[in-house]
Amino acid sequence: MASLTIPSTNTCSSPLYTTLVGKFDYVKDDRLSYSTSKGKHRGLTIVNVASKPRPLVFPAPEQPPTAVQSGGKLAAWTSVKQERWEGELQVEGEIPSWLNGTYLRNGPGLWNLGDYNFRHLFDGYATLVRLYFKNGRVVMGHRQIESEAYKAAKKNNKLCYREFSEVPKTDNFLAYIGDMAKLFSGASLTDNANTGVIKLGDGRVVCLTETIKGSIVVNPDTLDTIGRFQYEDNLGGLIHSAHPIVTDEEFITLLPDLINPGYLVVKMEPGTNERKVIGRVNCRGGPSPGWVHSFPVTEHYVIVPEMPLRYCAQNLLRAEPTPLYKFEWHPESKGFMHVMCKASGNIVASVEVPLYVTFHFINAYEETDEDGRIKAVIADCCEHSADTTILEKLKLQNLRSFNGEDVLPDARVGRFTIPLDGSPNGNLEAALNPNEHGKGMDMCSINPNYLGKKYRYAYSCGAKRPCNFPNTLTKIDLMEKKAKNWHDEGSIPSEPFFVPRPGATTEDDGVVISIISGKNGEGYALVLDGSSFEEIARAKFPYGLPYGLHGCWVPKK
Ligand SMILES: CC(=O)/C=C/C=C(C)/C=C/C1=C(C)CCCC1(C)C
Ligand SMILES: CC(/C=C/C=O)=C\C=C\C=O
Ligand SMILES: [Fe+2]
Repeated sequence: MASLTIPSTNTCSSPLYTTLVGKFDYVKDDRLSYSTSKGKHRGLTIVNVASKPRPLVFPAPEQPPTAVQSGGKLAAWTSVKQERWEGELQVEGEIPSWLNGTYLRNGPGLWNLGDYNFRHLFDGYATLVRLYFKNGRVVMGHRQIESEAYKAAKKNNKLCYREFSEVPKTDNFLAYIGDMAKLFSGASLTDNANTGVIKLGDGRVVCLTETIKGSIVVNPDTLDTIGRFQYEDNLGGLIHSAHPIVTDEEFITLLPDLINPGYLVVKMEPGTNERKVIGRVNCRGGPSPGWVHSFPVTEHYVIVPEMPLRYCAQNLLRAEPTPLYKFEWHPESKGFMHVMCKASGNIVASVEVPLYVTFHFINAYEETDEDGRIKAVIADCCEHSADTTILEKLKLQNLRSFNGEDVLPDARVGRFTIPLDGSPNGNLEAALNPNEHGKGMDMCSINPNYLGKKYRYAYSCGAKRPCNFPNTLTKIDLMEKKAKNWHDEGSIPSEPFFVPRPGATTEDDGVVISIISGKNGEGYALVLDGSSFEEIARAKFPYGLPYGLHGCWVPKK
């Protein structure tokens, strides 16, 4: 058996910088096993193994583009300036000494191939950002994820795989037929893992998107792409929810079934690559399942949303994007919420609910009566007032052309009440007056210790109008029905990510991390106190970074 040690690739002399130096062993069928201090991980396909040490910083760290060189204007919707960078940041304010670990944020940060510009926010090639906190100091790094889609685009200088809205051009009819076959086999789908990043219970860090093949293992210390996460089971399928539920003990996700409309609810034990079926939900309406970008869980149940915005086979086949991309709005098919018991896979409730549109569920919990019997499930989401136009508003052209006009559709914290007494209908209403957060609402986080439990606080992006995109950070108090907002004129903050203080006794004892694109092209990491929601520190980047989507926290080992 040959073996190859990953070189310690950095040339950065930052005292805070650490690398995880792993050892790959070749095994049969081109798979690798990867050993780190955490143990041996199997089932990775080789994507990129450096044969000799490469500089981590490209170009040299002394000359990163400055905010002024970045154009002096908002960097959020512009492609990342270079493939990678790393360096220690100057901190203004004080980062709590307990905040030791790595915040990772993923997102679609590269939206052009030469002169060809992608059209939708979700099309960009994945840019992973790392903020390494240690004893009050911060090292930032960013790097492109080396998916097959990204590498092929770079090599051929053209789009080679189907992205969220972009489809590679075919030269002739024969090629078109070949492309259709590749669509059905999944070969032409992207593996551009540009949506989120998760830390599995066994320590592996995986970047994700909605295609199953776009699950890519990365090294959280070097941001190296380690390889594709291979699910070792026979479940097949091509797509899954972008947001699995991940804790140290569980990984649960939904696999939409486009052939027999429904969803498989599956789980995977830490340390394995095998998903096992918990149960199946059959759709109650429509020709196809509703889009499931995310879903919530409670302590005992998995909640399966069936949104009237449904996957659309015809739109999947189109070369040019439609206003709803690969989806279709089916109000006549109604909206539903299904509740499945985690232990048995039985469906304990399936209710019709008012029409809704959401990307992100916030949390869910069980409501009990005075005898402790569960009478309902409450599920909260960032709800776009059943208005699908939000998808088009996220076109880059719209995001780049803000002229002072208020064009962001209204959104709210949509609270579903799902009775467990056999009633046919569930309820959906705003959990607080949406004016509290400027009627903008998306990109949420909670204290992870309250996942699936009754909770009080959510952190999210809201709106200060006029705007074309959520431009505030908002702390929502679901008990008092109040919000506290952070805003910096002209800047765009990304998902506020809550990190609890170890040993915390209150729900909001911790910090909130967000990456801000400032109006003059600058960028910085912002740390807010979770309780007061006041700024406690910021660390300026050498240049503004593109907008990013979702993050995760990897505590210090
Ligand atoms: C970035 C984000 O939030 C969502 C990304 C979604 C993607 C890349 C979806 C891709 C898809 C295809 C390429 C074909 C099949 C349908 C679908 C899952 C929408
Ligand atoms: C950024 C976003 C919606 C903002 C609208 O208010 C949605 C992102 C979805 C994917 O993660
Ligand atoms: Fe998302």
